[in-house]
Amino acid sequence: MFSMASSPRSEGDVKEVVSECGCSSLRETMDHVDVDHFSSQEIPRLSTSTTRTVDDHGILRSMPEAEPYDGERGVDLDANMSRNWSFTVSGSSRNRPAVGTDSDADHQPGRNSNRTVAADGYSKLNYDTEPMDPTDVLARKSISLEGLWQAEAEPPRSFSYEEAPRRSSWSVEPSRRSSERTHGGVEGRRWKSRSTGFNFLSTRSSSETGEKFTGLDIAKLNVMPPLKESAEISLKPLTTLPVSIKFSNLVYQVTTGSQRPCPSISVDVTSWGQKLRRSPHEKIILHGISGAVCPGEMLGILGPSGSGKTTLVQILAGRLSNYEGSITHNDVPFSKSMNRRTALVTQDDVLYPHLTVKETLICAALMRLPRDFSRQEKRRRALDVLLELGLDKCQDTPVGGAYVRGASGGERKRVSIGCEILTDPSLLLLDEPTSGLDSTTALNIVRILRNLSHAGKTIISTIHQPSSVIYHMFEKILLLSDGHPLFCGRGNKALGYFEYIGFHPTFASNPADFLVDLANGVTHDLEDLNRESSPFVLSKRRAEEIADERNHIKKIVKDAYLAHMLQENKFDTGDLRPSSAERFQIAHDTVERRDWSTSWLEQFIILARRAVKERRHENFSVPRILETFVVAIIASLIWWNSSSSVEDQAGLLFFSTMVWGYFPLYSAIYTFPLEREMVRKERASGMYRLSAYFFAQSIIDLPMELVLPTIYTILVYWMGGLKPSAVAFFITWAALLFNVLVAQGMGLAIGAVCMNLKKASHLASASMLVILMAGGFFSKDIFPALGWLKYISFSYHAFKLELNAQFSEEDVYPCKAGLCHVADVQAISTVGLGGTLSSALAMLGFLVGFRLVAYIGLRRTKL
Ligand SMILES: Nc1ncnc2c1ncn2[C@@H]1O[C@H](COP(=O)(O)OP(=O)(O)OP(=O)(O)O)[C@@H](O)[C@H]1O
Repeated sequence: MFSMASSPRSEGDVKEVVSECGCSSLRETMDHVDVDHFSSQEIPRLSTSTTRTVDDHGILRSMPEAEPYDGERGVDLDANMSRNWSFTVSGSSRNRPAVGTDSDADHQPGRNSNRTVAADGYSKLNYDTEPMDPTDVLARKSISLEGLWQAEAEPPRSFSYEEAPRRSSWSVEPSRRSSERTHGGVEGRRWKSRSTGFNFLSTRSSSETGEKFTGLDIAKLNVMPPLKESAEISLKPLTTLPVSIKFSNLVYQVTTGSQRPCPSISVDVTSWGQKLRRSPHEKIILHGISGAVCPGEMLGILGPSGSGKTTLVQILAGRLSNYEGSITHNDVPFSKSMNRRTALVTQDDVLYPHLTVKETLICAALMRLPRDFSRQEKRRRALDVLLELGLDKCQDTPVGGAYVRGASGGERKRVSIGCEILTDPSLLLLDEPTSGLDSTTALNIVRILRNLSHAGKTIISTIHQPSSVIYHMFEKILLLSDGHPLFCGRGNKALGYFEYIGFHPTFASNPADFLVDLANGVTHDLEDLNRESSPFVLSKRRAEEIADERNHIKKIVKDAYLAHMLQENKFDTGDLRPSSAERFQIAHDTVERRDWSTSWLEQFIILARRAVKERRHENFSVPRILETFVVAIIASLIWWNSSSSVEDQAGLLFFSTMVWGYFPLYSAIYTFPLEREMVRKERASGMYRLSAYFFAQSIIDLPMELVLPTIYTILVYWMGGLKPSAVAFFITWAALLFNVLVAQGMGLAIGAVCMNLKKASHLASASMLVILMAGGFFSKDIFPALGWLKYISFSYHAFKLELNAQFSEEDVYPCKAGLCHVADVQAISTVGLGGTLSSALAMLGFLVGFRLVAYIGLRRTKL
């Protein structure tokens, strides 16, 4: 049935796996500045001439690594030093760089110093760090350090380090003139690449040749042009607050509604020490999920379809609230203020399809970056992220979507990630970021995520069918099956754990495939697989047997996890030890940070501009303009020179009211339902106020909505032979525009209340028919009980305003009886002449009322 491991691992190994699901090394991570961790991701690039390279490990570098000095390409650093270069250093305000030298000889584990070896074989030196007093950092909001900086065989240089809330800078005093040195027979020389960074030809030790030279690798410094000569604006770097997330015993249940509640039947479900009383109409989706992720780590959530991955991510992102269990960030209970530091990339790319990649990122940057960033700095940050994600080649391509051709799936996914990382969130959650992508594109996306995690972010991602390469890029894996956890720990120890509890693949296979199959109750046992892949149709009995076997396997794995993991109670007593600064900062956020990144007016302007860009194709589309011209010309020909017939003139006026009721109504009902998901996502991340969005949406369509009826009026009025008077023309035109605005308001209201296109269009058709029937043109004797209907028909009031512009109560026209009063014509008598002011006021009431309903409808919708 399933294979039992021949040599089970020791229990000690399993406990080790358990503890690794916590963050035992968090303290170390936080106090220890690793040069690699502060790679290009953490700080915006400072120059447009930024060069990006990807190393053999797929790590994005801001500059070529340890490239030898080349007289033609490089710039002599010493010569430039004297010109007062200024540097921006990536790093956390909590740390300060070491003073002194570091070398192979100096490197001792006890010195709180690390050494990593880069792909090119050069050593990277990680400086010792000493944590600053956290409360001091937060209280003063700036740090200034001074000290000496010395490389081997170099004279000491004085340095000063300043940390403003959003800006870090180093300045290094000019050193001695010599820029070359010989050490161990090999020349080392400081150099600056043509890209933004500069590097120091660094240490290489060779036991064969006895060569050894050491130096400082300061690749993490990004060089700005000399300030006086630079016309460029420096970006304010954002700093990531390291956030460790810990969740324990998360239980989530929904009421399906398919079955009626039946209080007499109840099932006791004991899960993870919690007793839940469940009636049949309730469905438990997550059964006590626990885990922890530290800054700099990536947790991959694996599991079959329907195992609860999306639900878990939504809960961790704060999008679902009615769960049981606890979630803490840096040991501080989950609070809404963490939203500011949390970003969620949803499975579907919720983006505006007609905006280009660049426009999308710039709009997001303008609205999401803090107030102390200037507009230009925000744009630069967007462009920087664009470069960072390798989107520069498609920056002018429309994002695209289901019905609009545009960027590829991988590019679109990177745009979604870009919109979220603009603000440098501490916690980034992604729901299946690689689904539907080819393996290379998927790998690139995960590489980007890994770079982000190396920059200090905490990353949690559900992942569907990862390749083995992708699987190994995740530090931690959480395996789910039917909402139950089956494993949580280091990815490279998962197979060992399952071997320990009796399951191991009998042939070489992708560990992710093995885990997901196991979560489905399928073992990678060749004998079992061959038996199940019989070409014959399985009998019902055999199918039931197989289902039972699978459930049995799932139960064994579930119980094993429960026994081995939770009995240790590691999640509650895990070694999460965030510094007091991080705890303080999160707690501090909860009381103070509820403001918006931009003012209401800025939000309105940005949203209006974005809406104009998004709808430019639609609003200025040829069919729409053609439609207006065709209707106007046909109406003009049908009512050609209708001045001889009062009935015809009234007919033309009512027809115009009808046409310019339908057109704006139907174009407005789409406005809110079509953007619902975008708005929901953007509002969830606190981008803007709903009122700013509402006003922007209501107003941007106006120019086109008003231009087209104006063209129509000009054509029809004169060709149709209406009253040849400028005053009458302008009043008729104004009444028609009034009618358009009211109809548009009604469309917005219907769309906002229904938030469903089908329902909205049915409601709009029915309402418009009633409004037209009550408009007074078609029937003289309305059923008395329905007489009031005309007063709530905006067509009635608009028609009345137009009639009053054309005729007065004294007007007569030639008829069989000689001269007849215009007011007695049937089409006019129903509505009547006079009462202009009351109709104008009624229209004003409709104008405001419908928009108010639309706004309330929008507010009531869960956006
Ligand atoms: N509101 C709901 N009402 C009823 N069932 C729900 C609800 N939300 C989720 N579910 C069920 O919960 C289970 C988990 O759903 P979830 O979307 O989290 O799974 P998933 O692992 O992300 O699946 P996939 O990989 O296919 O996206 C599914 O069986 C789903 O049908």
